[in-house]
Amino acid sequence: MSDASNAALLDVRDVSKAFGTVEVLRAVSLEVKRGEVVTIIGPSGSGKTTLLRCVNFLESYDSGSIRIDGKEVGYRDAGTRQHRSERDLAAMRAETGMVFQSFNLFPHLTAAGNIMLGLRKVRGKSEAEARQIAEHWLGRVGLAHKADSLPAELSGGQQQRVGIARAVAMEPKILLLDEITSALDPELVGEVLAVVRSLAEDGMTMLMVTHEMAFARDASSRIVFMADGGVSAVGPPAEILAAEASNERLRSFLARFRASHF
Ligand SMILES: Nc1ncnc2c1ncn2[C@@H]1O[C@H](COP(=O)(O)OP(=O)(O)OP(=O)(O)O)[C@@H](O)[C@H]1O
Repeated sequence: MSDASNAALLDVRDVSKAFGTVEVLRAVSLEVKRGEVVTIIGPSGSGKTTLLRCVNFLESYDSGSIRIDGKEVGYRDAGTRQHRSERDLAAMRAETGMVFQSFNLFPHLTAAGNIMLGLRKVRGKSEAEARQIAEHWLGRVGLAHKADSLPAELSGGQQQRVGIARAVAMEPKILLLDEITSALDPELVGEVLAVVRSLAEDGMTMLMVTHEMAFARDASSRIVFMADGGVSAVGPPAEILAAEASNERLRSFLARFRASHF
């Protein structure tokens, strides 16, 4: 484990994964350093969501390694090769905060209640402490006045901002964002991206899958282009755009967005 500021916080090495006979990830490698925002783009079915789910260990992977801050993600402890306990798995998952396309808020809990749940159950905070943290993060995403609203009383953009607040309130080492604006009406996308941008400016480390190409270009430290389960190109946004000339798959992928976004 290293605290060096340039060490990779997330280190994905040669990760492969198949569903039955279908190889979905083929020796994928990527790094996210502390404070970096890395964006994954790529055609539908290229394995982007599966990769994020492996990092958060919602999916197991068949081979390769995924390390967060030097610690292997997975069923077995890398040191002892023993299966991890459920408690250990929960603690490991709490290192990553994941926000989903479909919000996934508990409908019977208020905005504050949704945020407090993990703080109470996983982080062991008292009711009062959890409430204070929830209110802090709701304020940070511009929803201080909605703490006691149920998800059904919130717009999609507001629900997603609660989802982000819930994830960051757990103080994850890295935030994983999986197409978090894809289910929103276009007029609500901006408010959610503004929250992501301000977290990035505060130094939050993020790995994000998005189809918002202009946002990827403006907010990312690096872009990873995935195709057919592998990393086809990786680099700063300007380099990725330049790589188009020599990468046919990237060219055809970007061509579909160019008219409306680039
Ligand atoms: N649980 C599963 N069982 C079987 N196949 C799956 C499962 N989850 C994903 N797949 C398959 O894995 C491939 C990659 O899916 P994945 O969702 O990771 O792609 P993606 O790049 O995120 O696509 P999209 O942009 O459409 O969300 C697809 O062919 C998909 O059908």
